[in-house]
Amino acid sequence: MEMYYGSHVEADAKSTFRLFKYNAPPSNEEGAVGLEAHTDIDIITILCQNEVQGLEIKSREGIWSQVTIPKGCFTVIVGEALKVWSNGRLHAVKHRVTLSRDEDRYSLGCFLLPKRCIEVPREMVDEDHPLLYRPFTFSEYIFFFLSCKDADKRDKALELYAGA
Ligand SMILES: O=C(O)CCC(=O)C(=O)O
Ligand SMILES: [Fe+2]
Repeated sequence: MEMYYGSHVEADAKSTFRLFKYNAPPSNEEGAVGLEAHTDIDIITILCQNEVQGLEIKSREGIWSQVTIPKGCFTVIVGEALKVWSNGRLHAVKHRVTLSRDEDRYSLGCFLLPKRCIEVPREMVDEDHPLLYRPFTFSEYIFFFLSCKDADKRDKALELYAGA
């Protein structure tokens, strides 16, 4: 993958930052959902947060577990674009934020997005890993993804849109 870094990331990706503030839930709403379950559609997301935990990830078996992020550490999340580049080897984990402390939660996210076309590199395709995705323009996929109002459809958006 290293040989693609210059052409795919340095020359053809852009990053955006977003600061989130999650208001502390009322005391009778322990476990309130702060951010609905989703997968990130970018290449990679890097998150840092204050000391209020809340990020949860879903296992392939469907079990949610809280991630405890040590103070001063970053969280790195694989997005769907990187899943495509790895031809499905890397998993874009489903995650969400729940709130259970009487303290506001802050997180800062850096999202790395492809600018143009994404295509599985030929080195990622072999007998054991048949091609999973056709080449597609990332901005057009975003439109499709956003048009999926139904949560089930949104979960399968990548496969529906770009599945080979
Ligand atoms: O606030 C967080 O820790 C998670 C944010 C997130 O998952 C996202 O913006 O995609
Ligand atoms: Fe996310």
